[in-house]
Amino acid sequence: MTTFNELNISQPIMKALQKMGFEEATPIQSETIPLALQGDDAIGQAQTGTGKTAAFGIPMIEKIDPKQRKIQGLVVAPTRELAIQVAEELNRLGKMKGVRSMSVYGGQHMERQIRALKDGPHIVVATPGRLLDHMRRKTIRTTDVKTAVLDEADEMLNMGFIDDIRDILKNIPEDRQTLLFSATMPKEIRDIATNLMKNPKEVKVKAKEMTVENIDQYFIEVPEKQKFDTLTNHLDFYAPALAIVFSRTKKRVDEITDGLQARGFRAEGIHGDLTQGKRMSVLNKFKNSRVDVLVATDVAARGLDISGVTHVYNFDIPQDPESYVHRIGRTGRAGRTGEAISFITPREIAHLNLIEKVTKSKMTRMAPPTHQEAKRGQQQAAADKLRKKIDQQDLQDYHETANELLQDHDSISVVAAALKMMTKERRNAPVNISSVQPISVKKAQHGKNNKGRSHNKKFYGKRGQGGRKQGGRNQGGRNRKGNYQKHRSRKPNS
Ligand SMILES: Nc1ncnc2c1ncn2[C@@H]1O[C@H](COP(=O)(O)OP(=O)(O)OP(=O)(O)O)[C@@H](O)[C@H]1O
Ligand SMILES: [Mg+2]
Repeated sequence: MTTFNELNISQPIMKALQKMGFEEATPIQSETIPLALQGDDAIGQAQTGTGKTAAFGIPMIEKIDPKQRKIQGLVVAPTRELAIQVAEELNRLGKMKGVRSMSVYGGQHMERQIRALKDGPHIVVATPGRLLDHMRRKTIRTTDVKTAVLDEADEMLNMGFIDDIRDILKNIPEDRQTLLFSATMPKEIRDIATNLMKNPKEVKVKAKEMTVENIDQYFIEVPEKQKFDTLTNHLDFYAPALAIVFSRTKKRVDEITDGLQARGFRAEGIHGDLTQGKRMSVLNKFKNSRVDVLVATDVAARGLDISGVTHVYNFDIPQDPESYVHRIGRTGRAGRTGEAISFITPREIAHLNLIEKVTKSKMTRMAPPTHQEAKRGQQQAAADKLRKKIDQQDLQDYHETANELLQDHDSISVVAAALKMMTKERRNAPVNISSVQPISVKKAQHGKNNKGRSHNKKFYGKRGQGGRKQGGRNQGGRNRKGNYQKHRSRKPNS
């Protein structure tokens, strides 16, 4: 482990790091910071949640002259929420040096943004479309930009964004430094990236797997029609403190959210069709634990750093192995542990094999929790509440009545009745989720949603290999791992 001191970081940033509680540099930080401080272009690849933001943020801030009220650093990020989050982290890092960062993204009032830009931020963190808009209006000037960063670089350079990114980089002085970061970097995309940079140095934190080791990965084989019941049984049995459920389409996100609410879960959905205000409020509720389950499209898959996410569910398995890596990377961040559970329909087993192969990781087969287990999970939650109450030792006033009850009834009946009254028995509202086609390896290769993702072709070509035998794996994960305790202690009022 490297200390930040050894990386020749200036005092104001050292102070900020101390305030943020960063004691040692993560591997990507200790490898990239010296390189970036020398002025080299770099492609940084390291697993999710390992501090890539500070890896580019620290050298970027080091190079900024706070007295010059001009944009000297530019970060481009694929989603609005990520732009906001990165700007926040850069503001924390730059605070003691007086370096200010601002996020700029679509769905926000243009005029208000223009007014804020007139205040002279040193760093702008933006989504591509809105950034280009400002560049054309000349409300963002890039002539003084010394460092340009593409966060989630492979996503930014896929077909959807590449032209925008080219246009943006064309307008930044040639002598800039360009830094690219992501947890994934398929070769084809890396080749495109290299063309946009000057002799980039590659910094790849060596890891056995593309995914983070401290995320336990499971899959449940389940027919499409049973996915929703499986999800609610799982949520009841394991009682995750904070869970994200990823689904493939906006419509399904809405349906799953409505279904979960109908069954009594505190769930909210997030996807690209919601207004920016709604997206922000949903995310904030989730961050403040006023919502336990966030149902999302891939809009929430990349970069978002929400502390305390214990479980990630792939209600629908993603098409790209890279998406899988980013989705599950919403848990197990900064050295914490997490669990990822992917629902696989029987016809998607080959696709599961492909994901495992590309990410070099293994998912353990898990049996779907039964209705019985779900019920037991609900009772356990009530029992945890009782235990907590007992621990508080303020029950003196109840002793007399309790004694009377125990004279008339045996203790098991009394406790069972109390538990029954406290148990949140699920309202088993029927829920219908409109179905989607399973992802087959063939479909992923030729399907229209695969636009610009041809970098996976070589893997799709190996169809039919490594087919999994049913039941050929350990039955993993049947262990509640004390999650209830965490669950309850996070929400004293629930
Ligand atoms: N040196 C450090 N010590 C302690 N915590 C750190 C350190 N560096 C970063 N963190 C924290 O770790 C968390 C993850 O960091 P960050 O979001 O930058 O990860 P990332 O590598 O960009 O992940 P992703 O691939 O998902 O975007 C953040 O909460 C961040 O504040
Ligand atoms: Mg990141």
